Amino acid sequence: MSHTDPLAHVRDLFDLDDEVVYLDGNSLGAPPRNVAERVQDVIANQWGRRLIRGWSEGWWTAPERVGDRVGRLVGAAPGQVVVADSTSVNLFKALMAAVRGTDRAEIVVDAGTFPTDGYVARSVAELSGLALRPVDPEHLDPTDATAVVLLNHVDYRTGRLLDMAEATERVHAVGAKVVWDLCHSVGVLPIELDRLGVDLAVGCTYKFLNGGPGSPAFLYVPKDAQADFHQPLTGWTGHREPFAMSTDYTPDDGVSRARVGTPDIISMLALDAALDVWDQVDLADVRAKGLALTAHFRGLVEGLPGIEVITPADERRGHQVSLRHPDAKALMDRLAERRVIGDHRPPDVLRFGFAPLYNTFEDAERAAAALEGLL
Ligand SMILES: Cc1ncc(COP(=O)(O)O)c(C=O)c1O
Ligand SMILES: Nc1c(O)cccc1C(=O)C[C@H](N)C(=O)O
Repeated sequence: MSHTDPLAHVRDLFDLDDEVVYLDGNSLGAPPRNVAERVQDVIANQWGRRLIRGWSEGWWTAPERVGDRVGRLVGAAPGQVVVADSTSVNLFKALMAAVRGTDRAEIVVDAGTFPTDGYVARSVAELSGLALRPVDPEHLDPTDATAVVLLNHVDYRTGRLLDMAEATERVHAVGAKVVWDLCHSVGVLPIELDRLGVDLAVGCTYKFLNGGPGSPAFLYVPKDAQADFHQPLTGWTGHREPFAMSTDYTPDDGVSRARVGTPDIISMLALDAALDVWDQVDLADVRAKGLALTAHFRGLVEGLPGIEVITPADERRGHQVSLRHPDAKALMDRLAERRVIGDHRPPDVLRFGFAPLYNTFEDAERAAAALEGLL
């Protein structure tokens, strides 16, 4: 079957090895070609020639400026997203801010969440004296004892997509707050944080946004919640007047209060360059191609001996196909020897991530053929 691909030309913007079928862009995205040149410029010219002057020539405000670029991909108007720190650190800030001063008794967390979310939620529960209640996010049951619910938009293991509108409404109906982890959905589908009235959201930029290994994460704090956003890590870069060097901490009025310490400028500007690709594409096309790619791959591997597809078949899914097989680890290792790169997630999941900006229908066919050959 031939597929029309409105994004076919976008693959040329990436530096990829055509010998390799790369299906792990949901762990680490591939590098857009312009990133190497930009990083070289940042090192040689900005740092090399401008030295300390770089801070007043765009570096200091990069977390908010790049944040606005990420904001466009998650339905956030300018001034509400800051790029900083890691997702784990931003989760800590968001959850601590969400429970501050609450008279409610519990934090609800997705029981199968990516481990760091569960670990951080536990620390916040311990620090704040609240209970932690893990739940199946498909059967969300917040109560008037719930202070905050932490949810993953797309599940890292199965690829299941939650209905953000429905879950947000359910949490708000009991007067609780919701924090969304968008790691596996940002750059996958249109997201409408402002329109849905989401309380807080975090996400990473090294997966489908292609920011590079360890590129800084983001944190969304909507305008009307900023005055009440008291984060626990009161570092000087979140101060209203950082260069006044005051001994008292006064948070910035806006989203900058979510900052902590000095931003990693080289990673930040690598991400800034990587985001250029998104100026040329429509998220609706990205979503349509992601669904088509994953449906194509699913059709090719469903029914292979010993394979169970655990990613939902309907549109409640992100851009990965997860397969269960008792020898998942060995199979993934052998696929890698055949230059098909995916991920193994313990104990028995083979995960294939499809990045519509650069993956092709031929990638799906080559990976499925390699897997079939091994089985
Ligand atoms: C859902 C989710 N949250 C958080 C993280 C990671 O957080 P950090 O960037 O802090 O390592 C990942 C992946 O590593 C993830 O899949
Ligand atoms: N963040 C990662 C890392 O530092 C090393 C290896 C993998 C990762 C990942 O992002 C894993 C990813 N969140 C996952 O869903 O499995």
